[in-house]
Amino acid sequence: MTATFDTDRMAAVIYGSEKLASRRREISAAVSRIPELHDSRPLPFMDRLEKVTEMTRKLAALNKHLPDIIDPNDYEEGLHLYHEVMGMEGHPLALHEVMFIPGLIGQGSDEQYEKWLGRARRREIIGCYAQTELGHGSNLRSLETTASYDPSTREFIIHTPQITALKWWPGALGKSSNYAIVVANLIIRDRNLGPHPFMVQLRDEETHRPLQGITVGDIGPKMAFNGGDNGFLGFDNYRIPLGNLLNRHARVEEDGIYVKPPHAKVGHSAMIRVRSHMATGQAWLLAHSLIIAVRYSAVRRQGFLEDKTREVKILDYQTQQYRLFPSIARAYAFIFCGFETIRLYDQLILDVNKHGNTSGMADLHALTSGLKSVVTYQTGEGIEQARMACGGHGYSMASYISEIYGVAIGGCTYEGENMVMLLQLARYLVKSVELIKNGKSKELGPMVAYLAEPDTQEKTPLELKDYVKLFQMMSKRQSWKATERYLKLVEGGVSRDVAWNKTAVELTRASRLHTRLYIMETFIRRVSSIEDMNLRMVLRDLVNVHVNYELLDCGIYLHDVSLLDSIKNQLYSSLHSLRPNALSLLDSFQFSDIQLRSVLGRRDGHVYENLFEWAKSSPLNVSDVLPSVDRYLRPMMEKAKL
Ligand SMILES: CCCCCCCCCCCCCCCCCCCCCCCC(=O)SCCNC(=O)CCNC(=O)[C@H](O)C(C)(C)COP(=O)(O)OP(=O)(O)OC[C@H]1O[C@@H](n2cnc3c(N)ncnc32)[C@H](O)[C@@H]1OP(=O)(O)O
Ligand SMILES: Cc1cc2nc3c(=O)[nH]c(=O)nc-3n(C[C@H](O)[C@H](O)[C@H](O)COP(=O)(O)OP(=O)(O)OC[C@H]3O[C@@H](n4cnc5c(N)ncnc54)[C@H](O)[C@@H]3O)c2cc1C
Repeated sequence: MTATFDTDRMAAVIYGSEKLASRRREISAAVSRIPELHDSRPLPFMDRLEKVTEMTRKLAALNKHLPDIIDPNDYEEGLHLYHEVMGMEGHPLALHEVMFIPGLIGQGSDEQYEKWLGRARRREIIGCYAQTELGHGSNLRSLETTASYDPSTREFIIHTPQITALKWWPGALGKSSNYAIVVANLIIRDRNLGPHPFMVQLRDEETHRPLQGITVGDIGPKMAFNGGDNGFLGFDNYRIPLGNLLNRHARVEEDGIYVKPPHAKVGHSAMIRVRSHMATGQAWLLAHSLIIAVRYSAVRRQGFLEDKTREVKILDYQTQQYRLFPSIARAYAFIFCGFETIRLYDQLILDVNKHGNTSGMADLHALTSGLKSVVTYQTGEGIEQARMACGGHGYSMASYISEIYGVAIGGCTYEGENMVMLLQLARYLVKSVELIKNGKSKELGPMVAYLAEPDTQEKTPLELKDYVKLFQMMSKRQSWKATERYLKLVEGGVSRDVAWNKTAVELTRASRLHTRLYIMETFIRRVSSIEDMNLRMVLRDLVNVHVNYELLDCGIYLHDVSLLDSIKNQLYSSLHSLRPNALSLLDSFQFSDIQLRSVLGRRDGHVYENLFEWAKSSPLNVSDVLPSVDRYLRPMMEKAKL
């Protein structure tokens, strides 16, 4: 089946501009011509140490070739180049670029930029972001690492009071980084002023050995990211100069006077940044798994439909389409939301750093908390469906889908455990409902204004705005229901914290609905703004899949469930309409074979030949008889014969 649109043009929509889309193609082509930048053999055949070594080798090679391939100041180009060469299994610079440099930019003063930013950008030093501890990750107020100010030497003493206070999990901490932004409780004259970010040198710049007072190492293998070295870190009364408190927002004077920041949570900017970027990052992972599954489904033939002389492509089964197409729609929807949250973050950081204006923080915190949770969860669901859609071959590492899954679902945990973050958004929703109850609807932000709308009759949706209305109604009802349940408990004398906990499941439901509504609205808005009518029509088909699927999936929140039958029919017909364009919608992401690392999902479609070649290259096939057979299996069989 041929697609009705041009994938290069769609790539420009996905990546935000024709220039970037075409630069991505050029960068992929450049990488394909430099063997030093390719995996030296398939990553699934490597053990952990080989993977870490391979990633480090490629990173050094990349550093060498980078200025010939991209503009070193262009982050988007850099990101693509990294993804192409380094893949997704982790590497020594992963956190350096993602949190260390942005953390320094967000929290450091101009003098601190002078001291460290240039060095970090030139990679004279490598850094990470060390916040989570063995005993606490979610509840930052219970972090135990201390940074006590000693005015006599104008130093902070960083200390790990007990085992639970060891930093645990930071990416690239274990073996690669020689610096870290360490989040520790600032203590001045025995007063705990809460977590603050400090620049800390961990290793000698010449020998790379840990400095005295520092204990650092790797935390061992993980579900994924095994090319990376997530680490542990402890401090034994380790001294750093006063100037190492990142002090753009909060300051300590030499005599120990504390100058507090303009907003208590302004120190969380590195986290907000990653959360703002997660929707696009996860969309990209989802699209990876989907292109593998859809390409394979367009090659694999199994069973018969009308034509009894030739087996059918499995992509023609309605169940296969139902399994895959709603996730294609979500991948696009996440990309478009992601653009919006990145833009909002960039604006916020400008407002905070240039004008000291923190008024946008609460809104962005609520929005990104919900979005990272919903997007990572649905991405995990979508990738797992993609795996199953490939039958047995999906279970093989040759598909690479299990690796993509492991990487993606890390996002359900890092940057705030999903339930915890849904509950952060719920605080915002409850406050909004309380405003309405107190007659202050005018104070509501635009994203929650619908919470004040009156209920109307549920009608079969015909136009997109009808879907949005229905979704708003469901979301509003759930936010009100959860708030009223919570308030009733409080009014009945239950403490606020306990009442909150007794309402928590309902609250997370409200947050999910609110976020799904936001995703739907952003998707519709973006597609409606596309000028190329041809592309807009295709994306309109995708939106149809999305709105019908989302509504059905949330059908339990409707009062009149009889609507669901007509929505089901519209969904089935929209799946059918999407079939001719499904593969090209994914080809439009323009992932190269190098980047995909999937034998099953290669562009050439020679699935069976490629699988056979891959299996033959397994280290187990180097000899016909393994030493373990000689040693254990043959003696066991021989013994049984006696
Ligand atoms: C040369 C060219 C090169 C180009 C570069 C190329 C780039 C190459 C890049 C390479 C790419 C490599 C890709 C690799 C991909 C790897 C990805 C992996 C990344 C993994 C990163 C993971 C890092 C981490 O996980 S870091 C640790 C994260 N930790 C958390 O998220 C902890 C979660 N907990 C919290 O955030 C908080 O504790 C929270 C929010 C739960 C509660 O906060 P807190 O306890 O402080 O607040 P409360 O006192 O409960 O609440 C008071 C009040 O404040 C509100 N609030 C809380 N936080 C915020 C906030 N941030 N902003 C605004 N308001 C906030 C809260 O809601 C309360 O409000 P109320 O009004 O009172 O309700
Ligand atoms: C791949 C990966 C990379 C990471 N990289 C970094 C890094 O670079 N730097 C860094 O500092 N950290 C990093 N982390 C750590 C990560 O940020 C934390 O693991 C994460 O914030 C979750 O915290 P936790 O482990 O304390 O989970 P916990 O909070 O212990 O969660 C366990 C369970 O308790 C529940 N729970 C906890 N609190 C509440 C509550 N208040 N209400 C309801 N339920 C609750 C959670 O929902 C969850 O079900 C990384 C983690 C991973 C997996």
